[in-house]
Amino acid sequence: MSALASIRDLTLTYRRDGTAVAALKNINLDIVAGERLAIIGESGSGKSTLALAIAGLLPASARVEGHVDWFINPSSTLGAKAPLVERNPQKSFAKPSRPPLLGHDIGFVFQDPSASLDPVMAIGKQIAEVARTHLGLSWPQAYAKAKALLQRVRLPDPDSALHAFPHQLSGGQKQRVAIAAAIAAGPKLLIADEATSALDTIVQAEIVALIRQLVAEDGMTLLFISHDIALAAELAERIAVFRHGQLVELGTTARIVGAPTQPYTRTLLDAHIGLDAAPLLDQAGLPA
Ligand SMILES: Nc1ncnc2c1ncn2[C@@H]1O[C@H](COP(=O)(O)OP(=O)(O)OP(=O)(O)O)[C@@H](O)[C@H]1O
Ligand code: NI
Repeated sequence: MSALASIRDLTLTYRRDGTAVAALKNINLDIVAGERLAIIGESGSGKSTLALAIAGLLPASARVEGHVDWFINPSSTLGAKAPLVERNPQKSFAKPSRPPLLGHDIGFVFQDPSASLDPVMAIGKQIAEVARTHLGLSWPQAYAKAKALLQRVRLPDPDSALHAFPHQLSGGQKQRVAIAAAIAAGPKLLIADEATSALDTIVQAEIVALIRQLVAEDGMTLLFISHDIALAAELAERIAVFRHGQLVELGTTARIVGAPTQPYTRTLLDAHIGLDAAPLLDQAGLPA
């Protein structure tokens, strides 16, 4: 197995009104190339902070200790299936590479698609611009790419959708466009931070299926952030449980769902089972 990124001793504190908020405490976590990894935990547990730290999007008020090492050499294991182990490897054998470029190496999808879409620019141009900037395409090539991406995210009538503005689309359609823009440059890592949380359950399931398909087709690594353990179990091969800025438990989805070692993980599972009796393991995305 090879790591795409190794997070080492990451501690992060926000300064706000003269007080310090500890958002992440001594996090050690490897993101395995090609895996689907979910980060779960309740509100305020530090999930988004971790995502922003990985993507290099932290606000200036954040004080960071520790580091993230990247292994994004061109010959890396894109598309290869790495075996998953329970333990976090503390040794990396490869030399760290250059830091990643947002948009180029990392695609980021936010909960609110309006956060990444420009309200006064046609969506085709927004997607084409990503392809132009990062892939060096001409405008006609970039528009052709944008149209193909709108087809891939299954937006109806991609030809006219190219000229649509975000306000003309439903929430689910906007999120499809945001995903198209996020993957336009062929990033190795796709980060989805509560990307389906604002959508109703049917649309949510459709977007989860879409993310799963795109990640498989492009051989991307997925970091799926959610407060919903059932949704995470549906999509992810491994789950990392966060609480109060700490990584409390990490393992394969089957192990986390079937035999959690931490009482907090048990609580999250019980809370879900209380709402929906369907056994989580059947949804764990594992071969039957
Ligand atoms: N820009 C910021 N300035 C100050 N404190 C912040 C900032 N962003 C987050 N925090 C604080 O850091 C902690 C972790 O927040 P974070 O947003 O990472 O949690 P989360 O798990 O993503 O929560 P949610 O599920 O609500 O999105 C919280 O206590 C939060 O209030
Ligand atoms: Ni968050």
